[in-house]
Amino acid sequence: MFSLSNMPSTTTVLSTYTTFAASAVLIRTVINEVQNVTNHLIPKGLQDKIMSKLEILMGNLSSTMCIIINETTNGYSKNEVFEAAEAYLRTRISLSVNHLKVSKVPRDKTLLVTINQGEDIVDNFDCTLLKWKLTCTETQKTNFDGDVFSNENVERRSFELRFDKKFRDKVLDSYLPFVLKRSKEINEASKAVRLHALGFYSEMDGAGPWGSVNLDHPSTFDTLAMDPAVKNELIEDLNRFARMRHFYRRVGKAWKRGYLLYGPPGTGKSSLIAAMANYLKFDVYDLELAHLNSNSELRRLVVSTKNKSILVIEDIDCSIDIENREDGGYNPNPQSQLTLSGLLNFIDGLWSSYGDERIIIFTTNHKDRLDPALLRPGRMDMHIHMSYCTFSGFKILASNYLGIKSHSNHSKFDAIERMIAMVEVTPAEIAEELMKSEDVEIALDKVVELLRKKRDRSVEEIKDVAEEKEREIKEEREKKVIGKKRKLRRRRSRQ
Ligand SMILES: Nc1ncnc2c1ncn2[C@@H]1O[C@H](COP(=O)(O)OP(=O)(O)OP(=O)(O)O)[C@@H](O)[C@H]1O
Ligand SMILES: [Mg+2]
Repeated sequence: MFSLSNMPSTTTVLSTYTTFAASAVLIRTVINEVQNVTNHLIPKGLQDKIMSKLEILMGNLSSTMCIIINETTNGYSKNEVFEAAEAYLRTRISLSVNHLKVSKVPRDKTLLVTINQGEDIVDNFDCTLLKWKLTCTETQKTNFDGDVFSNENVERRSFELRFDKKFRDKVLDSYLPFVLKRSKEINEASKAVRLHALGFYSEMDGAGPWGSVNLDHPSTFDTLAMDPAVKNELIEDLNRFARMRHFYRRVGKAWKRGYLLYGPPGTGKSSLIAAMANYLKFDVYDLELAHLNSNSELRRLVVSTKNKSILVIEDIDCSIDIENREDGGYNPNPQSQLTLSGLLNFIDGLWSSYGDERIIIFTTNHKDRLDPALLRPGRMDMHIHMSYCTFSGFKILASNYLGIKSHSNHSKFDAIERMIAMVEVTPAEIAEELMKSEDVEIALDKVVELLRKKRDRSVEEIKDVAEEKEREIKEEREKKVIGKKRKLRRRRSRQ
């Protein structure tokens, strides 16, 4: 039968595998035959009972064991064993596989080759034969959006792993841990940072609400124009975070980090998120709260994100009208609303207990509009101000766009340094001017022109404000003079 001692010859392996496969096929055929006969004679409920008993009996007689590895553990959370098997089996596809699936999404660089449903892959681990099969079933899922129930057809994928029963411990204790380890190595080697969002999907995504593409964003800490002290502090914070797995475990703290990025539009908040993702090689999950209806939907989305990832909620001040939703009159089902307390519970409760190596980032253009509860100490670990462009920020942009080394001193730099300190200009505005020409002189002239316009406008504004003030003082003085004259006239008339 299926006994492999030490190192068998290839013929032994093949014939053993044939016996093993044949016995599995035979059992299945017998069960199908019995099912055909009983179909006409016995009611469905009783039929199912007989079938399940028969399957157990036949299974007990069979020497084959089958492990089912579903794609998700509870319908939402991804099953890491399934994902590991998927990555590992991509490297085990042999010429005997007849149907493959090949795909490529627009921003991906490589083709993704996967096996098709129903295909087998045979693996050999330490002289144990293992047969993998990918199966798909369609089931109906019931959704409740707070008002109505609706049904949706969802595809559930699973791997069936078959092997001789006597190797059960070996498979569970050695083979599957080996598959998990190998898949990690495979993923690390080919790791591209991915951007996950709701609504676009590739073959790599499988089940779950998130779709993804390669992030492919060029932003790095080197190309980012921001206060050098803040930049260094942030890099140090990320390094400490990446180093501290054991520390977090020891002190019983969740291995999480939260950042609030705030500042005017075009100062590099989104670019900073891309730089952090590229630096840590963490995937980014872009969560638009405006698309969510309820706290439970938020929870469902969060549990289906992976470890080593950054969850981003942009424009937190305007993406959700949290206060209005909370106060908003009669609410027949509070669970069906996305509320501030739901969001805070998610940060403090679910978020801090679920998963590992996670970062959450909120961005806003208006920190002053945020609910104080979100800003409370301890909720976000670092508040990072992305401000208007400084001269040192300009030099980084000049180096990025024109290749002017940051230590060199171009003749136009003095004028730029003087004016940039007087105006409010964003790195995005400077970048736009620098992109207008590849010629260094022309591009720098554009920047000077922009800064001059802004400076003149702010001088005009200062002048306007001064004139307004002067007018107010003059009016005040005139009122006082008129008042005094009236008093004088009244006194004279009394005399
Ligand atoms: N600090 C910066 N360093 C380098 N480039 C920057 C910086 N800020 C802005 N840019 C350039 O301007 C573009 C827009 O910036 P970005 O989208 O990062 O700004 P933002 O702060 O996220 O704006 P918003 O508040 O509108 O979302 C970037 O793609 C980049 O080219
Ligand atoms: Mg942005």
